[in-house]
Amino acid sequence: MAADLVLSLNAGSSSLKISLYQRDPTSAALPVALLLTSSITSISAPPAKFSFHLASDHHKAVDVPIDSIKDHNTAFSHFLEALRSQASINEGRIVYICHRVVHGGDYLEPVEINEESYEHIEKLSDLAPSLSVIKACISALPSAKSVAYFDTSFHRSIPSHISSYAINQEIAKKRGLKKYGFHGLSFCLNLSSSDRDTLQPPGSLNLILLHLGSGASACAVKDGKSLDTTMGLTPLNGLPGATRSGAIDPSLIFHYTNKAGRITHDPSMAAHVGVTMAEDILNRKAGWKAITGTTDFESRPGSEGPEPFRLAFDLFLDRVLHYIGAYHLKLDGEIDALVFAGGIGERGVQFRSVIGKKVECLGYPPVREDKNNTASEDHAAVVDISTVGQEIKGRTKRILVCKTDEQIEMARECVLDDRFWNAT
Ligand SMILES: Nc1ncnc2c1ncn2[C@@H]1O[C@H](COP(=O)(O)OP(=O)(O)O)[C@@H](O)[C@H]1O
Ligand SMILES: CC(=O)OP(=O)(O)O
Ligand SMILES: [Mg+2]
Repeated sequence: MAADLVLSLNAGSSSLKISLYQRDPTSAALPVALLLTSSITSISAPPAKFSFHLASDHHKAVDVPIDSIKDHNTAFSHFLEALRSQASINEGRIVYICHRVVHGGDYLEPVEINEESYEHIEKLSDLAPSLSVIKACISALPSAKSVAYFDTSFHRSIPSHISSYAINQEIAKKRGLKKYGFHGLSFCLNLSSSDRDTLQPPGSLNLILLHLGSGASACAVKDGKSLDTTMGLTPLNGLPGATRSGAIDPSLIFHYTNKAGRITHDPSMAAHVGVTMAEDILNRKAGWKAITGTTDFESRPGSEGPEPFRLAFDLFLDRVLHYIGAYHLKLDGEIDALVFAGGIGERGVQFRSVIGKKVECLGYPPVREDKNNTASEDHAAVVDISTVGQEIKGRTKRILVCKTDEQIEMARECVLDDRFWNAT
């Protein structure tokens, strides 16, 4: 029996996205062949929607609402049941399981999960849903090796004057208090997709990347490397999200509740979790959920809609524009593309249209509304939704929509990693 399958798991704020691949060492461009995908979305806005789709099936994947999926753990159990009943795959062939881990601290490379690395990751990931999925995976598929891929690794290139906070530097160094940045696997894929669409060599690409999902962040890429990003020490900073406040005046929390510093006793949190009530409020009880009552951006009628949906739409728009403006300046206006990705970035037609109109003053060509309307149905990994722009200093600005797929990014890295395959 060939041990040639790679399972990739991406536990996001509101979703669990899973893909199974067969290693194909003969193809350098795409050394993995997709066998199946499964996605569980709206975990934080029940009922969760489940889909399970074999790559050989040419029908569209169908989302089915499932009441019994309450969290990432039950989402994974549901996937395993479907894998066992709907796909005739010998689980013994799964040799590696790739896990997207949001916080990698100072890990710069993917790391095989063993007792020591798990303990380290656990300390860094108080608010991340991936830990429960890693545990469930190890117990359900004990013969496979688990590898952690970190969202933070992509941002190692951020210069220290940008990643440092203006606090006591001795304490900052001792406790690792700096900007780490997240969504790196998504940004990395957006970068390679954009490099195919623009005419720049990857090492000279300048981009503003917008990953707008339940968790949202932006990244300025200079010469193919992360220069700055909006999330910080934790994913809380920067843009607001489904349940996160994004950047606020840090003193706000002391006015919001006088219990902000207490360790929470929320039963939905694992006992070992050491988060303060302040972190819980700002990460899990803020954002769209707090403003509109739903984490679902899709159900929101947009800027013309009634309050409080209008407030949420306009507030998000304001914050996204804020960072586009800042990054435009940091990149000296020399930008190849503004890239939309993530659930809202890929499917929020009105949101893209409004941003498109605002950035025209920065030299972006107008959005082509016909392309904008159909971008999410397009099967291409990247869709250019702008009209042809003018070349300035060797760069032509574009507005792109990229289908983000952190699972394939991890699987690709996994099969190309000599450390893993030489040993098997
Ligand atoms: N058609 C749509 N228009 C706007 N937002 C959408 C649409 N479809 C999904 N979304 C939003 O995308 C978000 C989920 O994005 P996603 O990137 O999948 O999340 P996660 O952070 O869990 O990975 C949700 O807020 C959802 O409401
Ligand atoms: C870091 C983070 O918020 O991830 P996601 O957007 O997938 O929830
Ligand atoms: Mg995500």
